[in-house]
Amino acid sequence: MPSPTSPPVQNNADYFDFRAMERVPESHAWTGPQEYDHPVAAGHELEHDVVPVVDMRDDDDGAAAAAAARAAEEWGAFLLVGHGVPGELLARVEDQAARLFALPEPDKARAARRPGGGSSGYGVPQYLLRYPKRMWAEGYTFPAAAIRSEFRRVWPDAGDDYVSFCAAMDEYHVEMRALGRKLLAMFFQALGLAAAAGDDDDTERKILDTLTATMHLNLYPKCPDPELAVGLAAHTDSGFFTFIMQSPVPGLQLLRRRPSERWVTVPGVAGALVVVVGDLFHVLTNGRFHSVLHRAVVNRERDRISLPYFLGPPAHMKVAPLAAAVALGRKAEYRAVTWPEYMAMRETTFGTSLSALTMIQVKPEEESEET
Ligand SMILES: C=C1C[C@]23C[C@H]1CC[C@H]2[C@@]12CCC[C@@](C)(C(=O)O1)[C@H]2[C@@H]3C(=O)O
Ligand SMILES: O=C(O)CCC(=O)C(=O)O
Ligand SMILES: [Fe+2]
Repeated sequence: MPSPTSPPVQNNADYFDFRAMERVPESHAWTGPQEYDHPVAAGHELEHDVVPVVDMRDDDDGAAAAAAARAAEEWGAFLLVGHGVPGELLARVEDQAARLFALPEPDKARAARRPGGGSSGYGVPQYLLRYPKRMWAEGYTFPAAAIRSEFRRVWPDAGDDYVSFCAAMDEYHVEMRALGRKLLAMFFQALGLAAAAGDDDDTERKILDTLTATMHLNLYPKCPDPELAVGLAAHTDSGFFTFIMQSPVPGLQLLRRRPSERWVTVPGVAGALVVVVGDLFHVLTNGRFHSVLHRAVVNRERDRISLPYFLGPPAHMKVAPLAAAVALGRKAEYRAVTWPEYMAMRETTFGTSLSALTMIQVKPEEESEET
């Protein structure tokens, strides 16, 4: 029996009607000093608050690859332009996401995440239920490889809305996966890890060839009290890297640690994609690229949509620092893990100030045993 003081039991299938709210209810009010409660950088007038922009067309002599690697080292994130994904497609995908979220509750409820049913479906990702408060967002997660079967749950009759939704998401997936492979090859090139041609037993080649995508749609409805609500609490992404398409309404913030801790808002640049480095890429590069804490804030005036496209290894693949990324005379800093193993470990750290990377860090005493 829940005690009278315990919060109402909420699970990821519970529907919350944001539109009906005239104020932020207790369940969504993040009162008191928050973790990572750092100031937000005032603007972009300071050079160190300008999010790096990488233009993929700067191709002579690996200039784009070098710029992407530098940004991944220094920021763990950057804006990507010149990526070749048509603006028309980005607009259509965003429009389709907005239509999905605008459907009546029973349609979305049919596709609700099922306890133990993996991470697909409509509703709050299970990891986020670890936080004491709910976030001001609706979400939908699905494997990029199963768009059509997933959305039959929303549109069992497979009518026109279903067809146009799936067409947009399928096209987006094709473009984004190709872009993901291209960026990964650039990262490897910049790290001096370019897979030798014809060498198909090579780890880097295997990673390129098995890159796996999970798609996620976020809607952050406009909020009557944006200071009290949180769109998405501070976290690192767990995979290799994520492309985020954000509507022109900004809301994504990156935690910068130097010269002082502060949140830097990623500007809404039309047609640009944000790249965020995840924990498993941090592992793969033995910490040379670093995963970055980021969060989403909400605003009073406008709904905001974002579409993160998560790229990582297939579920069975163990990820460990690449031999070539471990500098001479150094040790691998992290133990090998699969993506699901890592997500399960990390779940226990959500809502705490621990970084899950420390849970797979090789400690000095283990190093001596291993040799
Ligand atoms: C493929 C992914 C990536 C996941 C887990 C799984 C499905 C849902 C994704 C998110 C989406 C919301 C933030 C995050 C931190 C969360 O809790 O769920 C993401 C997480 C990750 O990047 O680890
Ligand atoms: O909404 C955003 O811009 C960020 C989304 C995000 O970080 C995520 O879903 O992992
Ligand atoms: Fe994220």
